[in-house]
Amino acid sequence: MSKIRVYDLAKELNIPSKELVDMLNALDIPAKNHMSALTEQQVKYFKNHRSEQSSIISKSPVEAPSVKETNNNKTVSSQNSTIANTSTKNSTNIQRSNTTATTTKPVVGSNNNKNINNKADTKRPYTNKPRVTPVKIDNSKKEKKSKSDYKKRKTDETKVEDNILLPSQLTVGDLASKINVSATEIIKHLMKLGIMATINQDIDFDTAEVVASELEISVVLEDVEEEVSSILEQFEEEDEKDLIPRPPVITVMGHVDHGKTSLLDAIRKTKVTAKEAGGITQHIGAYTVKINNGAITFIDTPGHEAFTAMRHRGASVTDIAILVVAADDGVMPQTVEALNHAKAAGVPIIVAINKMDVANANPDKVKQGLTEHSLIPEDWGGETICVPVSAHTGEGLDTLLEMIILVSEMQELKANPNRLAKGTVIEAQLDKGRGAVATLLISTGTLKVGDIVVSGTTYGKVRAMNNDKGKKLKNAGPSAPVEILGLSEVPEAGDEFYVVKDDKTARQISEKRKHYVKDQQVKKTAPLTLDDLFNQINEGTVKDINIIIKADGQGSVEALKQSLIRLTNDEVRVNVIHDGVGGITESDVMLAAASNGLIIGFNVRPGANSIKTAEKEKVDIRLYRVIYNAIEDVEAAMKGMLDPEYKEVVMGTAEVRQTFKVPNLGMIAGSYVTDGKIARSYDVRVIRDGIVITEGSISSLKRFKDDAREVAKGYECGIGIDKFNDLKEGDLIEAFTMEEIPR
Ligand SMILES: Nc1nc2c(ncn2[C@@H]2O[C@H](COP(=O)(O)OP(=O)(O)OP(=O)(O)O)[C@@H](O)[C@H]2O)c(=O)[nH]1
Repeated sequence: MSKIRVYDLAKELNIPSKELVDMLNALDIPAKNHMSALTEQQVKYFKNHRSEQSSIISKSPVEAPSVKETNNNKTVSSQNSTIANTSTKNSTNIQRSNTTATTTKPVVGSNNNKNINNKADTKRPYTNKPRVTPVKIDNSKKEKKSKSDYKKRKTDETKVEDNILLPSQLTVGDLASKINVSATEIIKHLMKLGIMATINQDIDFDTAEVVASELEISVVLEDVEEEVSSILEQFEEEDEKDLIPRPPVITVMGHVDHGKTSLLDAIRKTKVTAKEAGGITQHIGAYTVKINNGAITFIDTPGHEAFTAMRHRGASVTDIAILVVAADDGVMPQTVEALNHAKAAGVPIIVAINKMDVANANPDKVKQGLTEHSLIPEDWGGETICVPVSAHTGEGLDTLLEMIILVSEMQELKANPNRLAKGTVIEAQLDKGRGAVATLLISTGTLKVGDIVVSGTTYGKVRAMNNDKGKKLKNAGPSAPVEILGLSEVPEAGDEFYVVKDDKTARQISEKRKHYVKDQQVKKTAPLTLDDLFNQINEGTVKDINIIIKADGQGSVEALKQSLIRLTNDEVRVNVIHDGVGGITESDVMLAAASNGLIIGFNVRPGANSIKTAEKEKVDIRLYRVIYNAIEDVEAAMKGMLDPEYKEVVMGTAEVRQTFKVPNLGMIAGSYVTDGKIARSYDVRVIRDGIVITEGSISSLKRFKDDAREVAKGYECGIGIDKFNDLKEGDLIEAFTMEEIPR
């Protein structure tokens, strides 16, 4: 995990380092001076704390709302998943959503009902309940406060049977059934509080608590994550003197066929199999290579997709990314994609210029390409280490490994081996004979056979442990990849794992988590959407707008990029974290999801899989045909002026299988409807390789020789497009209508 220096953070936050050191210490985050290194968790904790404080101060200087309110607000914003389109827009904003309505359901009791919470704060007799932790402006007390609060909660845990557990958000109907009171009764009480709610409306825990207390029913917020984080908090409290250097964890990325797998294999072969006597190399998802002055752990799944998927799950296991670029091919689209994924994660990059053995190897061309993407090679006066290598001849591999060690030393990667282990699940599967088999990467502590491990909803005692060479181990320290047996179920790759003191604790955490999984899934993401941008900026939850631009040509990419970056103002910075020519890919969507970003497409379309992933991950994809409209929308969204009036609904897609010219009708596409239906009245667009070729109306729709009003999925038809005769086999015809969004 990379460290962040105090002075870097201070620069980012525009405050003096000295002041930052004081603020960190007040939060019990150890920092001596501007050179002190902070972990990502510490920075995240500090930033969260700071944004909580600023939102509290901006909301009300007198009454501080509870921490949960902020979370609830996040939940509200996460409900908005849209794919918007302004392709045919003139002066109005047009929004497209495949099937889902784009309206946001208000959550009663969150910040738009502040008076209710205030009321609650002043008159309720239950303010000593463990959950309600008012945030004090006094930073120095916050940490202690939350810990003692946790202890209090622990004692209350024993009395949980007396209290009814409620999630952070639930419908009026659910509350009624949980506390065994009629919904009408609850609605009446809500009305007394000034809240007009229906039975299906969501209310937050604070509101539910007020209602319950009026009914003299005691409720407690079920929040296992808080308890889990307090267990994990102990991992953050590391004393510098206990830390020793740990091996770096490396991910290999790069363009297809540039030699990622070959390079990993070459390193493994020369450094592992040859030297480990009788070592049978196992594929366990990661392996460690020993070299003279240290060791290096490689993640064995090449490619940025795996890297970003892990990051999206909150796992940042990679310390350094190796960007493989073939010396004969140079920087290619996926090279750029990979380097942007690494940059977005803040991971240092070392470039391996591979295939140096081929006759037309041209490392300078690679360096030129890198420079164009702001990676300036060291020998060209920049900071990017470039190592010429050949996975085939082994040339340069030792230098590459040395450079990895060098960069990792600069990162001061350290961990405490003398504690219970914590880390990340790299991969896991069910083995018929052995049960759940998981590959874990230990980030800190030492994992021992017999330890009780928890990961997500899974737990178990480590029955056996192997290293990547299949050797049985009794214990394994920081950065070691190990395969373990003994978990009750298969954990999820990317999930955190940690060792707890006993089986009972593990079982409790697992059971609670299982209970809350549904709730957690709802709460999981709060991605950036243009519709909600203004609120998020105001809440202080968004300081950076991360945008991915995909367009039909490099000129448009550049024009959009420059104009969007220029929108940066005092409050928010617009970052283009990735751009490229071509359709919107799943990888783009995953990068947006992992970076809390949104995607702007100009004259391009997302493929079917990208749309599905975007819907699942709630990534906002905005599609435009006029550059100005894209800029105008982002600008309007930043000011809270974005007000979509129409949404586009895709009705169906047909694939062009054959084309023929028909006298008087022009070009007709013999097509097959693959999705939805195509109706004569719909508008259509033609998509070729993810790029929109044209948009227009249907001039003729026929089933065999007869005119058809509409043609459903699974049928063939002939489609003619008004004033367009350039249809080609393989084109997609997407039919859509515009629907007005009721205000
Ligand atoms: N001459 C030469 N060929 C290489 C070298 N490294 C890889 N290759 C060849 O390049 C091709 C692609 O190598 P891979 O290792 O599969 O590339 P990759 O980047 O992992 O490819 P994907 O997994 O498809 O993304 C193979 O035919 C390799 O044999 C090298 O150093 N020199």
